[in-house]
Amino acid sequence: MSSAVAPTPEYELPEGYTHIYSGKVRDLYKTPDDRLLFVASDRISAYDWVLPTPIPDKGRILTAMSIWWFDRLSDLVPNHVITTNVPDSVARRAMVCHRLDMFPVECVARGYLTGSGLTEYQAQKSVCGVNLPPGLKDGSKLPKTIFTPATKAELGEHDENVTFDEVVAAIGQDEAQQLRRLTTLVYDRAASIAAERGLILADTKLEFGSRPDGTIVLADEVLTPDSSRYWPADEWEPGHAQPSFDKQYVRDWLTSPASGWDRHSGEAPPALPDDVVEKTRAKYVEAYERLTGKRFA
Ligand SMILES: Nc1ncnc(-c2cnn(Cc3cccc(F)c3)c2)c1Cl
Repeated sequence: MSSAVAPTPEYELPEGYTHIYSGKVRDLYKTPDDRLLFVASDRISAYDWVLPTPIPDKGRILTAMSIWWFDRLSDLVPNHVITTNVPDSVARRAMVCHRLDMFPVECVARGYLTGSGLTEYQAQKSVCGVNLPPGLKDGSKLPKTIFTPATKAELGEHDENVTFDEVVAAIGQDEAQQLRRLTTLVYDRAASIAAERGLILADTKLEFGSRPDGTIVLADEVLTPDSSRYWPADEWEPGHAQPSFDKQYVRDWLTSPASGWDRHSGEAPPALPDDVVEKTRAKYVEAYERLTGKRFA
């Protein structure tokens, strides 16, 4: 059941920018000189719905986070960013990027077991064909980082976990191995940096594309709270769902009597109260400042 409909973007762009695609919280345009404009909106999604209330500065904070991570990873893998010099209407929340030939694979690395990985493990003691030891619980740290690829789902549908062999069948052995190597390399470095800042990076979803000369390039957004699960390390306790670093206030309010909403009803969620919006914005600012050591202006 598709509960998320791509909203119409809340901003104007100059002549020559053509809208290509909108996800729940991101929009993609072709630029006048045939590059891509990757825009991060202030939209927030929860429980597979795009909420009616934006989080001020979310797009700017997550764009700044992606740029910071791209720079910290540039010795491991090149990225698609050309410039952050973008139209005023999307200032600081958009990137001009090289148009790549995207691999049809959601490249997920997991250092901890939760979400769809936990569900699959509970059913078959493996995730994406990777066997795991017995006794793991929600939030358990994995013995080592695992590559758990998925196929890109249509808007509103969930990605489908696939095995490494299915990735090989889709794109060939060499590039499948490259994607697995790069995905786990990026995750391990990021998880180590996050841990130094008191944050657990439980998992992350990366997207790669290739240049005409075959070079594999890290694309999309990278290591943001929208593409990754960040948990506060000092609250980590396997055995139950961990608190989301950025979305817990939203989830708690939406599932509290105060919202008057039943997430299983099929009805759209209500607007968020100002205090939930402000506390959520503060969490995004906190994540950025703790990770980068820089103030968010
Ligand atoms: N550098 C690239 N070259 C070619 N294609 C892409 C590409 C296509 N789709 N996506 C996912 C997405 C990014 C933003 C907004 C959305 F709505 C969807 C990324 C990229 Cl990033």
